[in-house]
Amino acid sequence: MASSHIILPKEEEEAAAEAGLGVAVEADHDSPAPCPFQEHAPGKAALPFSATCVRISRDSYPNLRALRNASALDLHEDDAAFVKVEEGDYGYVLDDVPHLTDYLPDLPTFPNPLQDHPAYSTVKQYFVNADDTVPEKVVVQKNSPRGVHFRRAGPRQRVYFESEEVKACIVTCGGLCPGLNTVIRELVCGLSHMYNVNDIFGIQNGYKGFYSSNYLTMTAKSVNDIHKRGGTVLGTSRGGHDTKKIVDNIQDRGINQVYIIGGDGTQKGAYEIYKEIRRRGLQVAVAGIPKTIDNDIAVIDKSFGFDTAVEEAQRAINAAHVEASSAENGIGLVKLMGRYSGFIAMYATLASRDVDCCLIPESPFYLEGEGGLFEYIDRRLKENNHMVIVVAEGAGQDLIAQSIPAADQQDASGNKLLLDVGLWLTHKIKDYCKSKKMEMTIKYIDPTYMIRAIPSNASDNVYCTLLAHSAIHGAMAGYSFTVGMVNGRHAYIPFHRVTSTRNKVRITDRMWARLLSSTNQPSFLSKEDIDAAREADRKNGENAKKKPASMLANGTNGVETPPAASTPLRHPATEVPVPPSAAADVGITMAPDSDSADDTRAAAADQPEEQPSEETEITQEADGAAAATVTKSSEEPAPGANASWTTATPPMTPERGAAAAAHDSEGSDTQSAAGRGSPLHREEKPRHAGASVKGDDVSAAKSRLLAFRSFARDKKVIKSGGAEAAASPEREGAAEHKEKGKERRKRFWK
Ligand SMILES: Nc1ncnc2c1ncn2[C@@H]1O[C@H](COP(=O)(O)OP(=O)(O)O)[C@@H](O)[C@H]1O
Ligand SMILES: O=P(O)(O)OC[C@H]1O[C@](O)(COP(=O)(O)O)[C@@H](O)[C@@H]1O
Repeated sequence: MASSHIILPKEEEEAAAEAGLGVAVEADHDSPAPCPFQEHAPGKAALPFSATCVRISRDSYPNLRALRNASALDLHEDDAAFVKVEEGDYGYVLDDVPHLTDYLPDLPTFPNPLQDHPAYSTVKQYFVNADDTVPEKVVVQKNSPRGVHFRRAGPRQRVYFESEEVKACIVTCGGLCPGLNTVIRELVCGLSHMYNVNDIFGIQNGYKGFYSSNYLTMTAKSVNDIHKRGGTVLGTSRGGHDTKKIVDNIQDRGINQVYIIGGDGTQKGAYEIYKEIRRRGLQVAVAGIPKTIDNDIAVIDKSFGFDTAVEEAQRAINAAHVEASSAENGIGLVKLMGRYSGFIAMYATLASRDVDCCLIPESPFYLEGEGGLFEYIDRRLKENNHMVIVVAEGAGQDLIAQSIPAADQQDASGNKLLLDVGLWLTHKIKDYCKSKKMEMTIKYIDPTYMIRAIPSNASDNVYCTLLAHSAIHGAMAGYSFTVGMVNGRHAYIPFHRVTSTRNKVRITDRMWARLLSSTNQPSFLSKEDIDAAREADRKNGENAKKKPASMLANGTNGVETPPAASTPLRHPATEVPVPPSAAADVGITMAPDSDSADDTRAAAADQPEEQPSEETEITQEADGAAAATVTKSSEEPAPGANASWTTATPPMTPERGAAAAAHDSEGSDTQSAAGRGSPLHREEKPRHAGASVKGDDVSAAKSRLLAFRSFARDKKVIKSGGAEAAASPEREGAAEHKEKGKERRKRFWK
């Protein structure tokens, strides 16, 4: 069975083991450290596999924020009974990964075939480690004078399925994405080569294929070459999720492992299937492999296919640049995917450096008046004679709706159908230039389906392989989960955590500031907007302290909150490229999602300890959490807990790669933004006919920016929650833990 890797400091692991909880179980052979096995706390369901939780650190907090938000979700009673969540005083979350033994306690186990695998048996210390095997039986000796005592018993290296008995099926749902075929291939080959599974079926055309099509027999041979092709050999579709019919078919056909590849809608569907399976008491593992070309699935570091998409987008941007620069007053306009989030547009822009303006759904923009897009186009054409604009398809939908009334339409899965912002913008720019009697040429390029229909590139291929293999190990171990990379580690994540929120580009983070700095485009935010937000935030922070922590996650905070993309900007905007320092000033956390650990550590070193920045406080919370667990577990170390804990080293994701590149020129980035004619102050003038009363504008901007401030609010509420909790009998030691947390933090950052 897969080894797991400890992300927590040793003491936290022990405490997590004591609590019988863990948010995510790592599952890959890259992980060098063995994991202590899980203790069966009295009265708690058995957790036969080592589980660990993800450590909160600066580089991890966006994902952890999503976890935290998800943790306060209202789960139905029957779900809640199975969800074992523990939230620490400092914001950490421990959550069980659902396991077959949660509802089938006495399942037999079988020897893990990997033990005898010629490849894996030679790398015992990494992959088939005696200490991190699946069904390690642990006996609790209650009478131990030093508290809970761990003792191993029973055989090692066992799984919950016998290879000959496994009947696995694979389905792909939702939109296409580079890498789908690679995941399918590696699931089939991994099951067959690693676990000797022979019965593998392909479900055709998405969820509806469970009950409306024949199941395809798949073998390692039949999928041998499919990773070289785009799309999915199984076919896909939107809609068609009928839980009862799907589970009826799973049951009737004796399927006991279900691999579901798809986006957040698909993972919601997977969770429904899992719950129905659990309700019926079936011995079926459900493994979700998250797919989204938009890279907006919460919790995970990045989705497969995203690298490929960004790379392919470069070709369209290059073409736009060639066209634009070969004409007099040439404009190249490229529309990229991104229904709700502009990650592809942002990364493609940052990677290209030929782009003069990037428009994404998270950053509302306007056309006319000072600081508007037309003014910027004017200026750029005068300066450079050509320009390239990248627009994410979800951007400016509110503006289009003003001129093209369209009924709210949805696709078969209930996703909002978008109006073509690229076409609309092309016409608007043409009309504007005509009205100014300005000669220009505009070329509109829409590479949407070309980008997602290609096969995955080399790095995505490897990533797909690891995801597929992690999914197989987890399913063989009896877990049901969504698999994904969290803070650079392969992890099993409870379904509900990845579906409850959606990642968004945070336009108050450093990465977006870098983009503004590199394109020098207007930010479409005025200084007044920021001042108003600062003031509103101050008040809001005070109010938030009074609110119970349970109000935290009701869709109004964290990554889920869109920065009021639906509210058109009407306030005359001064060009303010939101430099990191400004963001810090108004309490907005800067780019912890995009900075390398060194970057953030350096930032921490600059922070006086008494007045920590947002980032610093996050770490305090994290380390406080560590301290809280230290005190619980320091008396009795768990066997195997001598495994050294490792600071999660984030992989070179596109985000981090770009962050690292930008890091080299950190100072000059922001300086150049100001230095290149981006005045922080400008006299306000009404910009367009629609400009209305200043008060209205300010309050609109306020509410818009309030959304951006969610993390600060989140943190404050957590803090206040923490204060309340400290008064409660269960959490009496919170203050003490905090002190110890501080000490730990000092030690850690040393
Ligand atoms: N809330 C939901 N519950 C169950 N199934 C869902 C849910 N949302 C979407 N689905 C199903 O998941 C599949 C893919 O969803 P869709 O939103 O189109 O793509 P994606 O998974 O890429 O987000 C569809 O078959 C759809 O019916
Ligand atoms: O035209 P389709 O097939 O509905 O897909 C288009 C949509 O799917 C997306 O590619 C996103 O889908 P995923 O995030 O699920 O991959 C959007 O960017 C786009 O709006």
